[in-house]
Amino acid sequence: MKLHINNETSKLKSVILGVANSNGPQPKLEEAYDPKSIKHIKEGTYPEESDMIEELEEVASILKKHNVEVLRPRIIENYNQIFSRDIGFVIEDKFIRANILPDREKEIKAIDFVLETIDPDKKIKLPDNCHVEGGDVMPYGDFILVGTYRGEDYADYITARTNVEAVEELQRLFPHKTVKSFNLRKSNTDPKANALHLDCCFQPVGDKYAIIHRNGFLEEEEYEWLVSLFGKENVLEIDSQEMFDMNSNIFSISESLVISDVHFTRLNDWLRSKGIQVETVNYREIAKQEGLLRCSTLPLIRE
Ligand SMILES: NC(=O)NCCC[C@H](N)C(=O)O
Repeated sequence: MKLHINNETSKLKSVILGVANSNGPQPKLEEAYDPKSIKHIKEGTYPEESDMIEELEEVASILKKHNVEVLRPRIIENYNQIFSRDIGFVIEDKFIRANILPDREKEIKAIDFVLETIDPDKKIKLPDNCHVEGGDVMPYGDFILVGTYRGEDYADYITARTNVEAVEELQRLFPHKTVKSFNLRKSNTDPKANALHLDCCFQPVGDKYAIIHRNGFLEEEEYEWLVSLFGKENVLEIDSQEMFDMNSNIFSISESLVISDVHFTRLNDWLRSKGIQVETVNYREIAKQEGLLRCSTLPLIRE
């Protein structure tokens, strides 16, 4: 397979979509690794496997309807494999294997049948001290935008998934691109104040637009830099409730077509007003694990 990804919105040809079959029992509180899952475990509203399977199948059928090749991970018994985005990512023609949270490290084995078809020279494994997850990485033309956490207390945050070492290594691997990193707000306990990954508080859409949540960024100037990259008039600012609902985590099939949650009415109206077609799905149950549509997809080829 010849990989090709340079941005978030060019016409999608091939994608890995997560699976919820044999997702395992509800985690114990101490096993959960994001504050939104913790909230739902405590409140007795953790999602049911059958509902999540249904939600993912809706996405699969929309992708297929738009002629996208949809690959699914092999099922590992009793293991959460919904959020394919984080296990690796493609930049240009290279597959970079993520050094993911140890609780999630088995997920990569389930896409070995895809990785085997990629030229070995194009597969990169970062050094072990580089932590990175695909939700934090966004190729954007000459830029690679990367969410990180630079605090000295990095190790205290199970929600901090991409470190400065990984940012530096990405710059070494792609010297012709500018790697721009963003220090993100982290909370292990409050999902409304936790930008788990960059795609939980920001995403480019269409040919010149972006969705953004200001408070997800710890540095005002980095937030301002992003806004000026797109132009203030092209940016939809979402509030903390909308970030919690994961409005920035929709998924682009092309510059003129996205998949979004049916409940995101303000966002969907804004997208349509910009000439972007919106295919809607119900993703409320998967959203309870602090991930949405971008998180459950791993694009391999865009035009
Ligand atoms: N790209 C993403 O934001 N992925 C969501 C991952 C959610 C999962 N509960 C996690 O904490 O790893």
